Amino acid sequence: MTSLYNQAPSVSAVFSLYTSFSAIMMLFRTIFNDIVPKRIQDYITGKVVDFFFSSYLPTRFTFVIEKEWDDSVENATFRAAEVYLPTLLSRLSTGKLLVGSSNLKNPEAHTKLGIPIDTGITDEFEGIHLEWTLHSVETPNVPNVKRFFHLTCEKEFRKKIMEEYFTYLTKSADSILRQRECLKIYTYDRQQHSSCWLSTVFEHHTTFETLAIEPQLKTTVIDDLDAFSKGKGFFKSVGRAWKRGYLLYGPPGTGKSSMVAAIANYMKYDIYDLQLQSVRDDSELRRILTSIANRSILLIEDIDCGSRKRQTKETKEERVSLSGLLNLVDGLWSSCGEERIIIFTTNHKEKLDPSLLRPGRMDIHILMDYCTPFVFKKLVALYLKIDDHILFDPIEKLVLKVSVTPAEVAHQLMVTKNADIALKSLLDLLETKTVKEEEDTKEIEDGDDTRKLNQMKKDK
Ligand SMILES: Nc1ncnc2c1ncn2[C@@H]1O[C@H](COP(=O)(O)OP(=O)(O)OP(=O)(O)O)[C@@H](O)[C@H]1O
Repeated sequence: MTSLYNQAPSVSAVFSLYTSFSAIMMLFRTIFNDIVPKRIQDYITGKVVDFFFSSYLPTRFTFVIEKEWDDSVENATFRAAEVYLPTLLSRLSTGKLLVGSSNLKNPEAHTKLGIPIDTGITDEFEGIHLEWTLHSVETPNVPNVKRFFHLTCEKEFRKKIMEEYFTYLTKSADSILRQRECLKIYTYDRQQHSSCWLSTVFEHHTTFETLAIEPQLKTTVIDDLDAFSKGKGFFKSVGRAWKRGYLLYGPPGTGKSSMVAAIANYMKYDIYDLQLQSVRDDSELRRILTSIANRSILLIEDIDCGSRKRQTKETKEERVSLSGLLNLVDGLWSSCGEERIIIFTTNHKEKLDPSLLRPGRMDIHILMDYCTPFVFKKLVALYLKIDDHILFDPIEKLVLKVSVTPAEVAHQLMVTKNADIALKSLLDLLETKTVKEEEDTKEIEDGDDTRKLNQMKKDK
C-alpha cells in the first residue's frame, strides 16, 4: 500500500505534465493554423472526424433532382438524367424498362426508353458508386404528378459529384441528343394552376433536300446554320449570347413552316411552338423563355396577327408588351440558355412594328416567295420524278407571269403520278390565274379612270 502510494505521481507533477501538454498542443495548433493551407487543414480535420465519428454519422448523401425547378421551368439536370440513364441498361436493379413507340406508321422508327418509377439504376463515375432512383408524388390541386430523381453516393464524394459528375451528365445527355433521330415539338399548355410545355414526336420530314427554294437561298441558310452551330467560341468572344434569330416572311403556302421543319431536321433541334396569344403577360413570357431547353428552336408563327392584346372574360386586358417581345429577341432574357434559334413567321411583314425589324433584332430576314421556274422544276422532280417535259416551257413562262405558291403547285402535282395529267392540270390552273389577274388589273385601271374622271369633273 505504501509502495503503491509512493509510485503514484504527485499533484504538482501531474499539473506540470498537463501544462507542458497544453503548451505543445497550443504550439501545434498555431503551426497548424498558420502554416498548413486551409484546404489541407479541412482535409485532415475531415479525416480525423471520419475516423473517430463515422460509425455515428450517416455516410450516405442524397441529391434530389426535381423535374420542375420553379413553376413551369424544366430542370435541365432532370432532363439530362432522363436522357442519359436509359443508356445504362445493364445497370437496372429490377430488369424493367419503359418502352414507348414514337411512330406507329414507321415500324423501323427507334423506340423511346424510360426509367420506371421506383426503379433503381446504378452508375460508376471515376470509381465512385452512384445509385439513381426515379420517384413520383401526387400533390393536391395539381393535375400532374411531381417527378424527381434521387441520386445517392458516399458522403465523402458529394463535392466531386457536384463539381464533376453533373457536368459529365449534362455533356453525355447533350451528345446523346445530338445523335438522336427523333425530334420533339412542344406546345405551351396554359392551365390555371400549372402551365407547362407538352411534347409530341415531330414528324415533319422536310429537309433542305426536299424543300424547293432557290439554290442561293439554300446555301445562305445552311452556311448560316453551320456557322452558328460551330460558333460558341465566336459568340462568346464578341460578347454575344449564342442564339440566332430568323424572320420568315411571305404569302401563305410559300413554305415558311416547311423551312422551319428543314432547319429543325438539319440542326436536330426540338421545336417549341409558342402561340403568343396564349401568353398572359411579360412575366409569363419570361418564365416560358427560361423553361426552354438548349439546342432548340423557339417558333412564334404569324407574329403579325398575334395582336399582342387579348381580352379575358372579365374584360381585363392582358398582354405581352412590345418591349417584352423585344427583350425576347435581343434583350437580357434572350441570353439565358445557349444554342437557341428564334424564328418568327409572318404573312405580312409590313404590319410588324418597325422596332422588330431594325438591324440586329432578327439576324436574317428570309423572303419565302411565289414559285419561280427553278422551284417549279424542283417540285416536279420531287413529286413526279422527271426533269423534262413538253409542258415545262409554257408552265415556266406562266410561273414568271402569275403569282402561284409552291403549295398550289405541289397540290396539282400530287393529284396523280401521271406526269401528262398532273402538268396539264397545273397549266390549266396557271391559265385560269392569268385570266383572273388580267381581269383584276383591268378592274383596277377602270376604277382609276373613273376616279380620275370624277376628279376632273369636280375640278371643273
Ligand atoms: N418551298 C416549298 N418546297 C416544298 N414544298 C412546299 C414549299 N412550300 C410549300 N410547300 C408545300 O405546301 C405545304 C404548305 O406549305 P407551308 O405550310 O410550309 O407554307 P407556309 O408559308 O408556312 O403557309 P402559312 O403561312 O399558311 O402557314 C407544305 O406542306 C408543302 O407540301
